[in-house]
Amino acid sequence: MSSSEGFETELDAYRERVERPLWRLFRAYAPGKVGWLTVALLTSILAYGSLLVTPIVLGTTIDAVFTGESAYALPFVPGAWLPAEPAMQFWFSAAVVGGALLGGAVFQYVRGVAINVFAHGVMYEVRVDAYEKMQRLDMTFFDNKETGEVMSILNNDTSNLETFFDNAVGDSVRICVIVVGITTALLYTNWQLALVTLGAVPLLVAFTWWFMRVIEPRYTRQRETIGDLNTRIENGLSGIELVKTSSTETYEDDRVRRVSRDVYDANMDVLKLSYFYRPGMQLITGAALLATFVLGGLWVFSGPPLFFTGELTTGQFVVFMLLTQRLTGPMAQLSNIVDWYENAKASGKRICGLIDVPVRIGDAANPIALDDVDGHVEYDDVTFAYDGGELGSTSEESTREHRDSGDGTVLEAVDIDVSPGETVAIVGPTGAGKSTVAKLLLRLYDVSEGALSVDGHDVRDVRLSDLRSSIGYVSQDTFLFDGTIAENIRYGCFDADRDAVVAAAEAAEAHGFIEGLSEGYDTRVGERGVKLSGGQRQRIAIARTVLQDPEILLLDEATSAVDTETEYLIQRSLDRLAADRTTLVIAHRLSTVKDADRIVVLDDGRVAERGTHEELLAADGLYAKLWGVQAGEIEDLPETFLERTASGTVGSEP
Ligand SMILES: Nc1ncnc2c1ncn2[C@@H]1O[C@H](COP(=O)(O)OP(=O)(O)OP(=O)(O)O)[C@@H](O)[C@H]1O
Repeated sequence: MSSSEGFETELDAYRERVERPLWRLFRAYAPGKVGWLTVALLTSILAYGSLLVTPIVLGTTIDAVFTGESAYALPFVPGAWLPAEPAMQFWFSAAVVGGALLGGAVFQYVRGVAINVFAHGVMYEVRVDAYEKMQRLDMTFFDNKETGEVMSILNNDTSNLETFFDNAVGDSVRICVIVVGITTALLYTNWQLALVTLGAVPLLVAFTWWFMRVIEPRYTRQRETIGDLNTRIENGLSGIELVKTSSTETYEDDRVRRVSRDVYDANMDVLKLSYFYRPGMQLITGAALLATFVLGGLWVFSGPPLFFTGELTTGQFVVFMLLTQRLTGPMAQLSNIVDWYENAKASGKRICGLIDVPVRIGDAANPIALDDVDGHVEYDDVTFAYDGGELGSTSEESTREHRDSGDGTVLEAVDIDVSPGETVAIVGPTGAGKSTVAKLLLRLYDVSEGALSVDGHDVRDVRLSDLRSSIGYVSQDTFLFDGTIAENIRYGCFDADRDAVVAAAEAAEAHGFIEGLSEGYDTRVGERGVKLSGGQRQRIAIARTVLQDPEILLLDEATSAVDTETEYLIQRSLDRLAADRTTLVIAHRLSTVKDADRIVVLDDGRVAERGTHEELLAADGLYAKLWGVQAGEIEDLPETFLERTASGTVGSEP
């Protein structure tokens, strides 16, 4: 999909629709871990509450023990428990402070464990779910090359979420406890001076609110540029061979430099504002501290200043200064919380956006199980366009539009009926739609119009896993995972034992070369199987299919990557494999399919001819011409035909 409703990709479109992402993720993933969160919150309250004990006890002790300005009294401690002797009062205070410090440390430890179990647990589930979701998205999503973007969501964005739940939740509790505790203590100690100190709080909140509003779009942009960078790097790595053979390193350097520059600019945009915010917060809190110091100092020194009334003792003044300092530190950290929050919100949007992309190809409500497959495959008047599932329009609507405009339709009214056990070849010029025919049978895409059935069941009604496991697919692009040869043959049939793997390799004419490798079946094939030749990879893929033992065989240019001798070997193994199964063979080289039961010739998305090799030669149509060119009997195809192939779309009549 090139564009949908003005958004660059489908992922962008769904991301923009996400509302309150963090709340949504919290509701989806936190309930199972609410116990840990509760422990974390309670121990946070206790841990940070214990920090207030020292200044309050210190102020009381100064007034009662050192200056004698007031009686010895501690909040929440019954008077009967308190000693009467100043020396004992001093030691009692020391014990309370020591107990508070020790208790604080224990609560901090429990808090750390609980909040981390919660945050990492949420991150783990979000990541796994997002990955599971991503795997089930249909091929249209991946055709748009969103891999780097998805990588960035699964790695960076889930980490941001973890940081938020870990640090921000803990720090928010700390700030709440400290602000509420200190506010109460200050108002209790001297409400008039408390109003001066606390005057900073609404200013800090207002400043922070403004900051949140202006920084949010910058964070979104920052995350987007990181996704773009990942995509670019991922593309460069996958295409490294092409880059080297085309000597385009400098060109690729420039492309990465450009997106890196975007990341740099987006980071700077965020940082410039953050750097402005932090000193701003410190200035406001500093002003409150200074005002408290000047007014409180004057008050102790020469009685109540300005319109203040009453008494302020030295101990109370010390309590004020200590508490005000403890208030200003955490308040200045509101910025971190805002940072984490904004970051997590942008990441949450991206995660939810991925989760919201609809899985268009999946099981119907009550899917039909394919237990005993006969292998009757029927394409009934099948029409297909790749962008038939555009966002915001039903596939039927958009296909009709495409058909009307003659634009994008790759197959039109294709009828192919393959009886159980029959081998049908699909041939035709490049871009005619042969591979598309194969992909529709596997339901990598759904037909736009018409129907495709296996054993009389529409493939859309059949359980997807049953459908796909009944089809053995060997494609022109053989993919191997980084692992051993045995693991790659066993992929999908994980319970197969070594004998079965060897038997499959023998049937695929691969055993000989595997035995010749240094570690035989335990040889690692490298990423994507780069350590093997094209023909070897192809034979591993065939061995995998032999092991799968499917009822239907789908061979898409299975011998494309090999020389004549290997082709002969592969052909021999494929013939054995195809002998008693329904087989659809897609081939360029007509010599490989001339013995097929029937040959269907596709031209420009339509069935041009069908019949046996001999019948088609006798008809002297497109097949006969293609055969003539490949057999070296005629020089070239007719010009009209070449023009049509070059245009690559249905609808341009010859
Ligand atoms: N994922 C895709 N998204 C959009 N268009 C596609 C996609 N894959 C193929 N097409 C288009 O569909 C048409 C048919 O492609 P297809 O691969 O089925 O042809 P083919 O006959 O198998 O060609 P070849 O013999 O070259 O492999 C082409 O015009 C191609 O550009």
